[in-house]
This record gives sequence, C-alpha cells and structure tokens, in this order.
Amino acid sequence: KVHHYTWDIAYHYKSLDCVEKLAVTINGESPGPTIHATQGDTVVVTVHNKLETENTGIHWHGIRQIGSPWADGTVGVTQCPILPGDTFTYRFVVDRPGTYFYHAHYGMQRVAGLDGMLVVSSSSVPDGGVAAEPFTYDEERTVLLMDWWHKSVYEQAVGLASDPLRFVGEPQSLLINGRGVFEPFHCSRAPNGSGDAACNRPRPAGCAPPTLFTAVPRKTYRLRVGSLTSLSALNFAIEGHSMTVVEADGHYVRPVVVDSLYIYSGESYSVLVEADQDPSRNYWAASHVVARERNTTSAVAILSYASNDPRAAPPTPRPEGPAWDDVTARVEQSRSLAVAHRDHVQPVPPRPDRALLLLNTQNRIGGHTKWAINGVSLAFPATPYLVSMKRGLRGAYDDARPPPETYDYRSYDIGRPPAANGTVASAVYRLALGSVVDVVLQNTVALNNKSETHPWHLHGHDFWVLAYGDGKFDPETDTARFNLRDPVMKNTVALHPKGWTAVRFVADNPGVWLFHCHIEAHVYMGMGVVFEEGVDKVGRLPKSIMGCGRSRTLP
Ligand SMILES: O=C1O[C@H]([C@@H](O)CO)C(O)=C1O
Repeated sequence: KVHHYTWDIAYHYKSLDCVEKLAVTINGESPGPTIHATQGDTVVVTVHNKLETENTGIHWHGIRQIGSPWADGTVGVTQCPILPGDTFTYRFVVDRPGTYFYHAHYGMQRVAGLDGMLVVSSSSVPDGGVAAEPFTYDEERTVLLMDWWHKSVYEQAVGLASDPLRFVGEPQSLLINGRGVFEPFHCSRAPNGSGDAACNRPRPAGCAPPTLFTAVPRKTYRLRVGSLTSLSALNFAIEGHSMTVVEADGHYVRPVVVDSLYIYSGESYSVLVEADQDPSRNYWAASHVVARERNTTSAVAILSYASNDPRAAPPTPRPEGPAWDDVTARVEQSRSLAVAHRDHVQPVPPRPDRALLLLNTQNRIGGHTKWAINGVSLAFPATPYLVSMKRGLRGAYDDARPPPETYDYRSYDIGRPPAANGTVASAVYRLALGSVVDVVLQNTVALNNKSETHPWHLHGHDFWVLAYGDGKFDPETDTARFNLRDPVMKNTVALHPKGWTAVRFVADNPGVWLFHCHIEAHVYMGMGVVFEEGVDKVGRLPKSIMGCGRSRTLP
C-alpha cells in the first residue's frame, strides 16, 4: 500500500505553551500528523517549502532507507536543502514495524517544532489479522515529548556561533503532544494546589488545555512514547500506574516493569499501561527534565478514566519526578533492556572488523565553542556527501585525511576539559560494505567541568548496544564485558556522564550516514561523524537531491 501526503511547511503563530511564538508547522500544525503505515508499505511525502526565507529538509528517524539513501532527509549529507518555494518528494518503504519519527534535519530547525511520529504496524497476515507481536493490548496512543523555547531558531543558532558562546539555555516549557504550559500560566486546578495565583489569571488565547488520554478501566494501553526534545533528557511517568517497556526504537525488548521511563532525544519506547487504578478519579501523566539542572516546569497531561469528567484535575498535587541528578537510576534503566526472545533474528556478529573509539569533547576552536570527536568538529560541506562521493567530486569535502580512529586513551584525563584545540572538518569514515563495526563513545567533562548526557543517533542502521560503562573505556579489558548474548538493538543510545557506551553494527546499507548527538545545539556545534559504505552500489541518484554546491553543475 502506498500512503501519499502533501505537506506545506510554513511558519505560523502558535501558543503551544500558552505563549505565542512562531513555529514551523506542517499544514498549520505542530507537531505534524502521525503517519500510520503497515510494514512493507511505501510512504510518499510531497513537501512544499513555504518558509519564505528558510531552507528545510525532513528526516525519517529510525527508517533505514534501504535502497533509498537519498530519502534520508539529512541536509548536507544525503541531499541539498529544499529551498523556499521549492517542492521535494520523499519516497521510502517502511520495512519494519515500530515507533518512529520524522523531523527537520536542516540547521537547528527541529527546535521550531517541525516534527511528528511515524507508526508502523506489524504486517497483515492472510487471515485478516496482523503478524503476532510478543505482547497484547487493547488500544494504543502516541505520546510525543518535546522541549520548547521562546527564542527563535535563528537567535539560538547565532548565539551558539557567537564568541563568547551564548548557549540556548534551558527550555521555557516541556510539551506533551504539542501542549504545555509556561510556568506563569500554570494552574494545577488541584484542590491541594489551590491558592495558585495562575488560576485567577486569564489564560491567553490559543492556550490549549493539557493533553487528555482517556482509559477504560481494566483495559491495557500501548503508549508509543517518543522524545524529540532539542536538549532535555526526560523522565515520563503516569501517576499510580506502572509501565511495562516492550519496544525500544522499533525492536521488541524483554518486558521490563518500571515506575517511570527515562527517555533521551531520538529514542522511542512502547510501554504497556493497564488501567487498573481507582477509576473514580483522574491521574497526572508528566514529563520532567533530568540530567541537566531542572529549570523548566514539568509538563502534565491527564489520564482520565471513562465516566469521569475528562477535565477534572487529579486530586493530587502535580508530580515532581525523580531527582534530576540521579545518574545511577538512569544508567540502571539503560542497562536493564535486553532483546525479546522472538526478535532474536539477527545474531550479534562475534567480533568486529573495525573498532572506533570516539572521544567526545567540548573545545575552543577558532574563537568558537564547539564539540569535537577525536579532535574533529563536524561541519557539513556545501555539496551533500552522497552526491560528491557517488559522483567522485574530489575536494568537495575533506577527503585528504580520514578522521582519527581512536584517541590517546592511556594518558587522556576525561575529568578535565581538553588541552588541545581540535579542528573543524568534513572528513568521513569509509567503511567496507558488509563489515562489522564497533563504536565506543567516550564521554568527558565539558569546558564548564560538567559531564552531560548525549543521545547518539545513527542514520541508516540499527546497532546492538553492547555495554554502558563508567569512567574511561579500556580496550584491553572492557571489550570482555560486551554483552553478545542478548543486547537490544536501537538507533539512538545514551552516552551517560563520565561514562562510555559501546555499540556494534553491520555496515550493510549502501549510502552515506550521519551518526550524531541528537541534541540540536550539539550537532550544530559539530558533534557528529559521517560513515560511508558501498556508495558505488547506490543506484542512480535523483536529480531532486542536487542543486547546491558543486552538485549545481552536474548533468
Ligand atoms: O554545549 C553546551 O554548552 C554549554 C556549556 O557546556 C558551555 O561550557 C552547555 O550546557 C552545553 O550543553
């Protein structure tokens, strides 16, 4: 089946958190519509860029784009930007069931609200049902988590490029399915929370009530929870209800029961929630900032049991969430995920053909604050890599010297900011097609002596998550700790503070693929690397991805 969508991308005034602000919208909405498709279907999205003065490009996050690497939507890597007034058509197959996303992948544009969810159901089977999943539920809902700023994307980007750095700062609000309330307008309307001055203040026009999830007592709901925050790591919880994690980034996981879900930008989870609590009242659902000092009011939604007034606030105070700096709880949850038995279709290759050890540092380079990987801060070339590599355009990116495979792990002190400056480059790791690649991401402290959490996202592949370690990775001893028995596969993984994360993947998808920190500010500051594999095997590139840099003059 082919699903056709036609999207106008345009700025509109929106009051997502009760403060009016320009948002980049899809057909007037932010977030955009949830795309629903079935495994094996084709999705065709025709994008009209009506932003007037801004380019765009849309990435289909978690879709591997097998055979269609030009449809990945990564501006500078797989295509030229879609210019104002232009139309671009994305066409790709959704080959696996799971919970995915789409979002802008041009500059920091995702910050402005161009995003949404992409849900792929299990394929149909002849008897009219669907292929069995390793769990059952009655109904499903999507939950898209975001953070939200009042400053424009443009102002944020210029601040990051300024000397001294003007960081984007903590978000003004968090959003659940595009709705939040900026603190001055936050009225809990809970009996215990009365005396709240905000409750007497008139709410601005366009300020929507919190998202409502309705539930029928005793039914089981599959919540497809995804985070497309630009900065924040989150904790998501539903008051009084435990959640059973069953899917992560499109892969079934061995069920894990949690009170709350830690979720990093670019990750998706399915959790099963049973409506098994006192049905005579409503409950809070909430997302809270973790991993950075919490200076943003948590977002709330309402879980309403059928027959209650759906707008009746829960009788309890708004939930506070876990301590923002409880790293142990977060690392434990990361480590608790294992692949579900029946998903064990692709065994983990026992050893890699190549291993990269990537040091993540914040550096001062040429008067700017940047992020660098093994000393190299990534800058996208004017000509998309896919075009310059496939068409053999020499010098269109930094092709003279490959980026470093490792760093001086014996003497490097991850507890101190880097002593060396690093460089800005557009170099690429060229991987042998079909080879097994290990990547160990090593965290450090930034220039402010804090070590942050970085969610790393790989385009075009999933990887096995082999280990999360504390401190400095030692290739001689820590490789023995890799989980080759039941690692979960994902496309986005957390690199925890002062720790390391090891992943393995098979470079079997011809194309050029970005691997990067999913924090918008960080990738903008250079926190990413580019992988190429089998570009000679890529089919004829569509002309529509060209038109910029040296691809302007190509036949
Ligand atoms: O990239 C970042 O810059 C600031 C700070 O590290 C500056 O030193 C911050 O909090 C980030 O996440």
